Amino acid sequence: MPVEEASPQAASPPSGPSKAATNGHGSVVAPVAHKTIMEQNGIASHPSHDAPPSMPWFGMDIGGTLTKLVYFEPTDLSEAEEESEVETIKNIRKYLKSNSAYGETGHRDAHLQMENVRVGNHTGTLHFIRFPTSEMPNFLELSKSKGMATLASTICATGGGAYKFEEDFQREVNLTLHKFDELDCLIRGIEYIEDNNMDRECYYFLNPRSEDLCEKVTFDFSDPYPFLVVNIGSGVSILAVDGPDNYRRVSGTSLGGGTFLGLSCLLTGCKTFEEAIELAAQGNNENVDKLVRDIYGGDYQRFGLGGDIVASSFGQMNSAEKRAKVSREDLACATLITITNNIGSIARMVAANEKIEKVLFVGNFLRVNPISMKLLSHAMEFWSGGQLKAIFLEHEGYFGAVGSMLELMRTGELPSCSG
Ligand SMILES: Nc1ncnc2c1ncn2[C@@H]1O[C@H](COP(=O)(O)OP(=O)(O)OP(=O)(O)O)[C@@H](O)[C@H]1O
Ligand SMILES: CC(C)(CO)[C@@H](O)C(=O)NCCC(=O)O
Repeated sequence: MPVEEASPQAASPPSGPSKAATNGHGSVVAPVAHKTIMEQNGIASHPSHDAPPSMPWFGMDIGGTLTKLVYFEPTDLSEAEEESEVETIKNIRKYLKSNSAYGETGHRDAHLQMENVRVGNHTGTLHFIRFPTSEMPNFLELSKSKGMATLASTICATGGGAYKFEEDFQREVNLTLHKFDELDCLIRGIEYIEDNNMDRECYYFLNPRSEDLCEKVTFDFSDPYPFLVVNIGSGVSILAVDGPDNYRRVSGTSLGGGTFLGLSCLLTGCKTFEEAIELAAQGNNENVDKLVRDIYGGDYQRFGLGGDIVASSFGQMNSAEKRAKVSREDLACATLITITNNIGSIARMVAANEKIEKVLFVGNFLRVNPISMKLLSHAMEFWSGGQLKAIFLEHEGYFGAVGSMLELMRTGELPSCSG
């Protein structure tokens, strides 16, 4: 987000004491018995009955690649309430609503906007905004220049960046972040959005391998537990959710969306995620990968490995001749398939281990990325003999930001946590 463009920010020091937070990042294989951040701080995990904090209400998820910002616009303010609002808040609202792009790198995902939702004691609209985390210095400078620090409000933040940028927020905009654990927020956000966007949020793919027959179908998630969440951000976290406020981080992998983007930039010279996905859509991984049929001349029948299954990702690239012929599109395609298949394979093993059949895939890696969604759908179903279902959510990468905004409501006067 460039400096000249305004962006929303809430500001005011916290009124509650800061308490220590654990980070909730388990090791790849060891299950982590997880308590919610509220429980860790000895705070009951039920909504506070105190008056909600003053507006504006934001939730921010500062990830390794993207920062996600959720803004709640109340639509039920009385005349008196509207009149009493300070000018800065009115300006923020107007600015956010009248733009869908904020400079060159900030975007509002208008198609995801949710109307008539209930947050705290208000009804209103949720707006979804994202920008690259690398733009954080500009974002902070902007907030400073707009005088956001003068607002008597609070900002809840999650994601690694809530810790990493904490001092910058304090120094640049005199703003104390109220930090919440990213996986707590993720789960809370999923549950809230699913409840509030019923019949529209969850879906799966029928016939994911067929161009003609493939269909996006609504998934009924009214009886959710237990389910697995595979959060594909820069890296990947896998959580087993057994019930409300009851989950464990059971696995993870560093081969995630950041890997796809990083390798694609290296191999193809592309500059953006969108470009990498476009290239991948035009490429053919068979020019890069070694398939079972490249090794067997056909199927490996004894163990049910069809000839068109990838035997070795990038397995053809040891040949100088093949390298000379390969296109950027092929390389992007093979990178996407390699990363996706690896995540699918880990998810499948975890699901089998945990005896869970519903697998929710979320995270911005899935943005504008039907190739991966369909591949995951097929892989989960095929390799589990129809036992596992890959489920996707419309709000993909925004759940952490929503969850952090909801923590604001739960905590009332914000007893928060610090790292
Ligand atoms: N416009 C974009 N710019 C950069 N990456 C994008 C974009 N759109 C989708 N992506 C993909 O989404 C990934 C980031 O996803 P997400 O925002 O869920 O994670 P994060 O919060 O940044 O990471 P982490 O949770 O690991 O800290 C990127 O690595 C990339 O694969
Ligand atoms: C470190 C986080 C949790 C940050 O969101 C994420 O990028 C992740 O889960 N990475 C994978 C780490 C692992 O190997 O388990």
